[in-house]
Parts: sequence; C-alpha cells; structure tokens
Amino acid sequence: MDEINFAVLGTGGIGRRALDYSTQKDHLTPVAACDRHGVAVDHDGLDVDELLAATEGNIANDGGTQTVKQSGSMKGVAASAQADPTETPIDDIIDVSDAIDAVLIALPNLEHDFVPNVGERFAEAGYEGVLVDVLKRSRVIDILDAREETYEDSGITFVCGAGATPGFLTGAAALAAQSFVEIEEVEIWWGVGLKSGYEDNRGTVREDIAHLDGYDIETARNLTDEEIEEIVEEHDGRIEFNDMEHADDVLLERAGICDAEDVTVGGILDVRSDEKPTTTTVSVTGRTFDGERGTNTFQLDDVTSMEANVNGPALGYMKAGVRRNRAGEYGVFGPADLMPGF
Ligand SMILES: NC(=O)c1ccc[n+]([C@@H]2O[C@H](COP(=O)([O-])OP(=O)(O)OC[C@H]3O[C@@H](n4cnc5c(N)ncnc54)[C@H](O)[C@@H]3O)[C@@H](O)[C@H]2O)c1
Repeated sequence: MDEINFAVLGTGGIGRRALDYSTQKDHLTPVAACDRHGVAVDHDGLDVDELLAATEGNIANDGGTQTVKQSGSMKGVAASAQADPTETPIDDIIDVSDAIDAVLIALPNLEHDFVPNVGERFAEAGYEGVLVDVLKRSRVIDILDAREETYEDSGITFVCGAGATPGFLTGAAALAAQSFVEIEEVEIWWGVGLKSGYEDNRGTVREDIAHLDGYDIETARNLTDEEIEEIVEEHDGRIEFNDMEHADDVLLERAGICDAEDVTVGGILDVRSDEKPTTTTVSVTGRTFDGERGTNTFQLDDVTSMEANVNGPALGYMKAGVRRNRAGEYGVFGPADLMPGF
C-alpha cells in the first residue's frame, strides 16, 4: 500500500496516543497536528517524540471546549519546537490539506454538529482526502449522512464512528453477524480502566457522563472540573452506563445488518484502575440459513487498553478509507461498511 500522510486534529488523550501509535504502524506519516491553541506542520514528518514530550499534560481542562492546560512556556501543541501558536488551528491545517491524505478528528464532541461542521469546512476548501472521526453519538451520524453529498462532491471519504465503540466493536458485530441471515439482537458491553483518570482523558470522561441519568451533552459541557471529580467520587470511581446512545446502532442499521433498536450498548468505566472492570464483549444473536438460533461472541482481552482499542482501529479504518478514496469512492462510510457485506 502507498504511503499515507496524515494530520491529527486535537492532541488530547486520544490524539496524542494516535500519534504515538502511528510510529509503530506501517506506511503512516503524521505531518500535522493541532490543538485549540497551536499547530505543527512538517511535510517530511513530525518528530512525534518531541511533540509528545512537549505536550505532556496537554489536556484541555474543560474537555477541550475553551482552554488547554499550560505546558512549558507556551500552551499545548504550541509548546513544541515544531509548532506555532495560532487562533485558527483547524483552518491552518485546512490551508495545507492539499498535501494531506487523511485527517484523524480527535476533537471533543460536546456539540453534535461540531465534527460535521469541521468536515464541511474541509469540503468547502476543496479537500480531496479522508476524514476519520471517533465520535460516539448516534445522532451525529445522521447529521453526517444528511451532508453526504457535500463530501461526495468534494471527493472526501468520511469514515465515521471509527474508534472502539462505535468502531472496532461495530466492525466486530458486522463480522459476527455473517453466520446469520437474520439478526435478533446485538449486545455491546464494554469495560474501560483508566488509571490515568479524568485528568488525562477529559473529553472521553465528560462525554460519557452525558450518558448518565439526569445529564445530557449540554449539562455535561457546563460541568466544572470539580463537579466532574465529584461525580466520579460519588460512584467510587466506577461508573456504570446502560442503554447508551452509541452510534453502533445506526452504523449497523445503515450497513443493513439489523435495526438500530435491536442494538444495546452499555459498559463500566473505572477511572481509578488500569484493570478493566468488566470484559468487553460483543454478542450477536441471530438465525442461520439452516434454521439454528445462535449467538456469536467476540471478546477483547482484559489487558488491551482503551487507547490501544481506539487508536489501532481508528488508524486501521483510516487506511481502509484511503484505499476507498484512492479508488474514487467518496461519501460517508461507517465501520460496518468496511467489513464483509450483509
Ligand atoms: N469511539 C470511541 O471508542 C472513543 C473512545 C474514547 C474517546 N473518544 C472520543 O474522542 C474524542 C477526544 O477525546 P479526548 O479524551 O482525547 O479529549 P481531550 O479533551 O483530551 O482532547 C481534545 C483535544 O481537542 C482540542 N480541541 C478542542 N477544541 C478544539 C478546536 N476548536 N480546535 C482545535 N483543537 C481543539 C483540545 O485542545 C484537546 O487537545 C472525544 O469526542 C471522545 O468521546 C471516542
């Protein structure tokens, strides 16, 4: 496969690890990265070690909505010797996007149309490449779908919901479904242990809290750091989620695998231990062509981290997106669309 130059929008918990991960994956060269206040571009390839060292602790202290934690003499990415401070980080990357094959969007998703709007800005600038996001909410996929023509016209291949769940586990469900001619239900149950805690995974934890009873994306966006720490404290560091609005449902439906209402997603987040509080499992129950009813189950090893399970698939789906893009296939693709058809 040809070489891929890619950019990362957002260098928080996910974005930094995506850069790190990419150094151990073939054919990927990170050439640009930004956070809210800084941008680094080097078309020969960023020095990832330097960027990661400079941005250590570079996590927005409000989930990325306003600020970036101070790091070194400058803020965030701007602390890197390869970077410049900027008021317009995303536009700065759009300006050089002619030379970028793919863009991983690792931005917070505390406004539903934020990621679709970022995609639209790339399209308006005439970008012809791959956009990959790791967003979680079902309704954002609908917004992307509604704008599919814009991406198609530009020559963009938009791979959406390509993290762990949705993403890795959606793909696993699509694969597990292949034994069946009719799917009864898909159950996704995840376990994530994040000893690095809220401090190091702000966007992720804040957005997960929006799924708890009594919260939504609006209220979660407005919580202070202290309030989030209190919620974590109230749950003794282990928060259980049920019936989450995770896009695995619409992504499986749009790939023709099952109805969205037959998909349930829940899980347990432990922000005080690296050990997973429960084993991540995807169970697909269906009827085979020869009349049996069965359940295919896919399990992740308890030792593989959330970071490995988000960033490995995100970069893998990015590669799959680039193959499509180079074959002239544009529009919106979910993880299940990149698996065997149903
Ligand atoms: N699908 C999955 O399995 C999965 C798993 C984990 C996280 N996620 C998602 O990944 C996203 C990122 O999570 P995180 O924990 O890395 O968040 P984070 O808060 O640690 O990092 C967000 C980054 O985006 C930057 N940013 C915010 N607004 C910006 C703007 N307008 N312009 C440029 N940069 C901006 C911030 O400066 C920060 O660097 C979240 O939406 C989260 O839900 C998905």
